[in-house]
Amino acid sequence: MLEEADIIIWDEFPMAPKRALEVVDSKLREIMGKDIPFGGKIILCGGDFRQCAPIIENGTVDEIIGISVCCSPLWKHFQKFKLIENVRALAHENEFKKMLVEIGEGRFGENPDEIKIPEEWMSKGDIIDEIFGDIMENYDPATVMKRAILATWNKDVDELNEQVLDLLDEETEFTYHAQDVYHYGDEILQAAGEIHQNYKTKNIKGLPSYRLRLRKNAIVMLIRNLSIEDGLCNGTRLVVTNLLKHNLVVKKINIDGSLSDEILIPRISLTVKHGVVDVTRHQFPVKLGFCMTINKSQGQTMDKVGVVLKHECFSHGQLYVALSRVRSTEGLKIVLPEDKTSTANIVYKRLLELGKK
Ligand SMILES: Nc1ncnc2c1ncn2[C@@H]1O[C@H](COP(=O)(O)OP(=O)(O)OP(=O)(O)O)[C@@H](O)[C@H]1O
Repeated sequence: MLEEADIIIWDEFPMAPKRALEVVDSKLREIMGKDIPFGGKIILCGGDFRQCAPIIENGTVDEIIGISVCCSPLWKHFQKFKLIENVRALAHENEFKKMLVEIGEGRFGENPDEIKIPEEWMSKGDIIDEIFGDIMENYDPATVMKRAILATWNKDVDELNEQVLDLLDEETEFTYHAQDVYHYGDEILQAAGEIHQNYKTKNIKGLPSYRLRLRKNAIVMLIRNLSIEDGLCNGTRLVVTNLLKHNLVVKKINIDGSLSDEILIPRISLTVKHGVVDVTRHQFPVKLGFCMTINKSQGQTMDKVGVVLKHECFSHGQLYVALSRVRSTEGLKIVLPEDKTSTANIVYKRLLELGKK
């Protein structure tokens, strides 16, 4: 397929580590049998260096900038084109558009590292009601899908998701417990984690919850690619239409807002390293998707967004991404810690400079 392709399109490019770009380069050289950049293929990359950068857990600013695609020796081969107009935000939102660019470039207001949030954007106290409250009576999945609550920490996202789930019909609730197996190398430590009781209650990074509580009409997000051809990819949001013992029945939302045919999601086994052991968990590869991290929301356009900044933005571009998901400031509500009226904005200016070169 790659050999026949005329062009390869890569979106959200600045989020990728340069290693990924270099692997693509060497693979294409090999496939095409030509020792020239990307084996001579055209690579069209899209993205905004003001948005989230690649992630290195506990990485320093230098380390994060160092793994950016713009620090790869391949970067010099790209011709840069600039998109200068924000077409997502509505025409009357000129002030908002200007503010977003200034926040993204770390030059908004007197103190660009600490953004004063306008009074009218602040949540009145119940963010879940403000974002989802009015649509719970006449529940329309397509409308719900165009809304989300964003937060910086996974823990906050999980708690908010559970609270939104509580608004759905309790009668339809079902809790799916995973089956876990713990290995040390090839040796199975024990079945179902009798000793590792604490693993069950904790969320393990990269795995679905041990205890997955769902209700009919819940919005879930896939956490693994299931079928790229069918558009069932990591990050796809789906609505749960039925909860069977061994399968979840879900539907996708089509572009016109209609629902797709029913799709059956099976449990699958996923393995990750957790401390010194490997955990293999058999569970549905989904998590609740009413709320998501800011990083996960990159690329989406929403009608209404709640941004919960009880834990402030801690990485480049997060505030810019969160605020720029909506078309209009009317659809934006922000939660700050009590007594605070401003929030942190982190911008790696050196990354922005390197991205321009
Ligand atoms: N040419 C256009 N005319 C009018 N509206 C457009 C046009 N292009 C995109 N849009 C609208 O803007 C929204 C954002 O588009 P898109 O997701 O392609 O932007 P993006 O540059 O990838 O943004 P981001 O990277 O911030 O997510 C879309 O939902 C679409 O409604």
